[in-house]
Amino acid sequence: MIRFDSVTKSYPGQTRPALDGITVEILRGEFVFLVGASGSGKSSFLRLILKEDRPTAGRIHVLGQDLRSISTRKVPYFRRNLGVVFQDFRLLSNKNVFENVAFALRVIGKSRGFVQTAVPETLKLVGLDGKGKRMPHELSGGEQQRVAIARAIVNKPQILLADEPTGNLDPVTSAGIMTLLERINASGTTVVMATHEAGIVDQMQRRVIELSSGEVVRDERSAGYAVGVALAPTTSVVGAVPGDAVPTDLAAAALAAVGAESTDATGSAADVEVVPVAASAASSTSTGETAAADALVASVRAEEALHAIEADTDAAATVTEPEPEPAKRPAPRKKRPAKRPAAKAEVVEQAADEASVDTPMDTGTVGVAAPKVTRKVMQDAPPLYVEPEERDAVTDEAAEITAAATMPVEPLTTAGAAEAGDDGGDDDDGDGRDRPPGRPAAPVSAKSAHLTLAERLGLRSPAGPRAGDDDQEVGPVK
Ligand SMILES: Nc1ncnc2c1ncn2[C@@H]1O[C@H](COP(=O)(O)OP(=O)(O)OP(=O)(O)O)[C@@H](O)[C@H]1O
Repeated sequence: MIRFDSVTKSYPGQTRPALDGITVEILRGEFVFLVGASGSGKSSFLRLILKEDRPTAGRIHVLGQDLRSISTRKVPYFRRNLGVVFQDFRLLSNKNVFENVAFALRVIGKSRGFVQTAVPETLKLVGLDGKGKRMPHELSGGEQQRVAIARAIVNKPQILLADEPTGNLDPVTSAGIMTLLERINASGTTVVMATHEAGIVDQMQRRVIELSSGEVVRDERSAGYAVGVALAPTTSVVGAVPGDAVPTDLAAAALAAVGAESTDATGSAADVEVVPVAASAASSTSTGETAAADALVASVRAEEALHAIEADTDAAATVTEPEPEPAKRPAPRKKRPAKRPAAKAEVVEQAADEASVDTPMDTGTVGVAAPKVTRKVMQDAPPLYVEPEERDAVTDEAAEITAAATMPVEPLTTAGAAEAGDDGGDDDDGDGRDRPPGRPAAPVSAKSAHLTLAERLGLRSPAGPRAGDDDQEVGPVK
């Protein structure tokens, strides 16, 4: 699905390449975490997949296509198979939730009828049913990110790229976003997520590709953020049994926080030794040991407090915990109380604060933070995702569109737009109005200093900002 063959990316004026001879393959349906210290090359990796940038050397194949063979003109069509989510959401501040999601469809010329059906469906999927009329500033950070995710998946992309999607969110909200991403992955979308969040990676136990100075220094299945953080029994957060093994992973993450286990910067995936957590705790002679122990004690104490609150809450609410769900097609989760006690979120945040150890980052290892999101937080996050009907018209139509998009495509001419089921024209200026039949598409310039949102999302060829455009990207709105 995604293949890098000896890929090097050098930026002008930089002495070291951002990516240095990377060879890696990501298969259909995988959920992959891209981890590594700041500047290790994660965003460069994602940008290359999007064909936002060209490799200096090597070859990249995405969805069976050699990216070199895709002309600039055809890049927007290629990108329709890819959804992108950014740390700073990039919503359109002057459009409501519905219009922000609809935007992704209008830019590619979808009919009004399709938009009217697909957008509410997708908002329901991400747990924003009924919030279509809200403006971005009327939403919480987590809700804004869910709008961004809805926008990324509304056209049913085969690949979802997420660059630090939880970077601006609190632990509980982050857990909800991760549950959503996991469900999207369970429905068949390949997910590649760059992150610094050790807690999330440790809980999810998915494939981890670790970059260091532009090289892949670790590529492990069912792994944690740092070497040695392995939780053998769990492969799915969704199906996890509540309460199991929490202290162990907190211990591992706390030890990792002070570098008790480190990655050999020169090691390859083959020679990385995964040390059992207990052994690493016993054998650690790092000067950070005391700090690690403190962090561990703080984490476990917080966890005990959480259990106490959990017991109270459950007794009061008499909520039945969900049975472990099958990995492939999880059953809808049982309803939980709409509001958890405020004290709980506070304890989680306090735990994160107490567990965080102010330790200088070892440049040879991944910079690990104490767990922001624990397994408990993930489990307790309110369900955001409503399982779609087995079949429905929107899903079927979107599947056809995705299939069609993987075939060689020609740029939309008037005839092409009509063929694509458009209602008369191509909305190539992102204003929600179709381009009148016969009017040519916007000219494509080779380079543009600034990309509009449609261009960043890969929905339109780069042509530079245009006067009157209302799709300039924005950050979180608060
Ligand atoms: N457009 C650019 N021009 C010059 N250098 C760049 C450019 N983009 C990235 N770099 C450099 O390439 C290296 C890798 O950057 P990249 O953004 O891919 O890292 P990252 O792992 O995503 O970092 P972070 O976690 O901080 O986002 C860094 O040294 C960075 O300074």
